[in-house]
Amino acid sequence: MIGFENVGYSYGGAELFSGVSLTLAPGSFHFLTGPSGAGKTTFLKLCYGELVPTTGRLTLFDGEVRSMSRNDVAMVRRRIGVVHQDCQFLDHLPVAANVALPLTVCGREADVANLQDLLTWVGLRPHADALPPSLSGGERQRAAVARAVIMSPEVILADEPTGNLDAEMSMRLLKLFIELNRMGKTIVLATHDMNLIRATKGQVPARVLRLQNRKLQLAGADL
Ligand SMILES: Nc1ncnc2c1ncn2[C@@H]1O[C@H](COP(=O)(O)OP(=O)(O)OP(=O)(O)O)[C@@H](O)[C@H]1O
Repeated sequence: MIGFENVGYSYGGAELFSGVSLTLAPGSFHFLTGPSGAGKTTFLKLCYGELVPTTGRLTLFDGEVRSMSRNDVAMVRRRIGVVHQDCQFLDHLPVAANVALPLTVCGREADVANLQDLLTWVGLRPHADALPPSLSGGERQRAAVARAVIMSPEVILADEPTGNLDAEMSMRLLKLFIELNRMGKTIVLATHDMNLIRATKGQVPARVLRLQNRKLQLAGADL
């Protein structure tokens, strides 16, 4: 599904990481950990075609990114939902319209019942008509998850989705990712939060990737 073969990345100076070889299989769940600045966000950007490797081969859904046209990359991105670290919204549009935005920009209309189900699933149905600035941190993150999954992507990438949340809200958010994985979605979740990783134990067969000292390693056994 997503394949790294000896991949390295540099923003122009020294390589941030190199020699990364890894396959993200369909339906797998990976946590991505590592110190601040190790390159977790950069790794995720490679996974959704925002960046192209400096060295090595990166395959997204059987296409090698370096040989993809802009249109190919755009098509691949429709199959990948991203929950960004800072989850930005259009503040003048209600929550429901923000969640439906990925469909709207493709010229499609959200099915009202589906949208309502999705908002109920993330616990935001009562906030459907609210404007994003009125949401709490946890509500914003859940809206970002809903927006990331509205196109039914096969892969969901999340960058520190629980970064500013308390323990209870973090667990609530984790539950959403576990449910998505049980539905067959491939998940990569970047986090510093070891409690989150421990809480997954026994629920889904997740693995932990650690980015450190310019290398990506599979840490420990399966959870
Ligand atoms: N566009 C860019 N141009 C140059 N350097 C960059 C760029 N984006 C990130 N970097 C640098 O690359 C390094 C890795 O950044 P990245 O955001 O991938 O790390 P991270 O592991 O996600 O960090 P954090 O845990 O703090 O979010 C950092 O030193 C950062 O300053």
